Amino acid sequence: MTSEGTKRFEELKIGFIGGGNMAKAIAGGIVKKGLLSYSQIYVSGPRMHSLESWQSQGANVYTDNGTVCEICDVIFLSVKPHILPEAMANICMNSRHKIRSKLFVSIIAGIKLEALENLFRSFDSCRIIRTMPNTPMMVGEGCTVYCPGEGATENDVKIVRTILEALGICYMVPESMIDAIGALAGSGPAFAYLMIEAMSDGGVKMGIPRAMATQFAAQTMLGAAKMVLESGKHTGALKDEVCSPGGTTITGVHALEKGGVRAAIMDAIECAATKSAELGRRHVS
Ligand SMILES: NC(=O)C1=CN([C@@H]2O[C@H](COP(=O)(O)OP(=O)(O)OC[C@H]3O[C@@H](n4cnc5c(N)ncnc54)[C@H](OP(=O)(O)O)[C@@H]3O)[C@@H](O)[C@H]2O)C=CC1
Ligand SMILES: O=C(O)[C@@H]1CCC=N1
Repeated sequence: MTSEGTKRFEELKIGFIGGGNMAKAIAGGIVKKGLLSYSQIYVSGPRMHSLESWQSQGANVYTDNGTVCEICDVIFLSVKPHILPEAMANICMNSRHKIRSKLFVSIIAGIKLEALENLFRSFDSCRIIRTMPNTPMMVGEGCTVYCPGEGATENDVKIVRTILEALGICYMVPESMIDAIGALAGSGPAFAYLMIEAMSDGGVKMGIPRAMATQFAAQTMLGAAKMVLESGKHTGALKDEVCSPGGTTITGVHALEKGGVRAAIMDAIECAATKSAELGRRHVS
């Protein structure tokens, strides 16, 4: 313990209510970076068989959400939005008196801090931080944001930043921006996979073996992303550097523009952000 009576980061027990894809990406990233070991990770879900992959890695698994809340210092809420009320009801009934003053970190799309605080107020625990992570955190290339609730302390923010920053880039943002960031960076990996898959398909169509086509498509995306991040140049200028006059690339760019690729991608982000806000309104408000 520190002089303020708070635990050091390496002593923390981290819980996940819901052990699905995003929880696995965060926990996997934490362990890979050496921040904590699986023995310090506690996961709950309704079906033991879904928790077996966690158990085989050394995490502690439970079918009761309340137990994870009782044991852990920091608890990630990592269920789907429509499941949260049911998952919380289970906690409230079983162990509400034991989980006062725990830090809850929501990764749930759409559900606002105010709604979370209302849910938690019933058992006097209002230390909540809302985050929006993404699955590349698993490989240390996450792109995440967070917004602390009114009851979150400076130390709570420090803990969450320690995790998020270790697994990629991380900014604090006003809550009004979270639905949009969720669409761009939370959902974004799926949009990028679709583009990589389509580039790979194009390569295969033109005779490249599948494995090589996918590797080259992914590496090309990675290389282009690094050029954007490291060169400081505008994306339009970088695109122009690839397009020789009368050449192959501008011919391909023309095909993409005819297919409305920019509008389609903008629409995807607009639709995903709108859906995020709608999920929050529909399930917990
Ligand atoms: N996937 C992503 O890229 C991102 C997801 N998010 C958010 O993360 C959250 C989880 O998403 P994701 O990991 O993809 O979803 P998953 O469906 O992969 O995981 C949800 C988990 O919740 C478990 N679960 C179901 N009911 C309960 C319950 N009553 N109590 C406890 N656990 C329960 C499920 O168990 P079982 O399988 O046994 O039903 C499952 O393991 C969502 O709110 C989403 O908005 C945010 C950013 C990115
Ligand atoms: O598809 C979803 O709802 C979640 C939120 C962001 C990414 N996946």
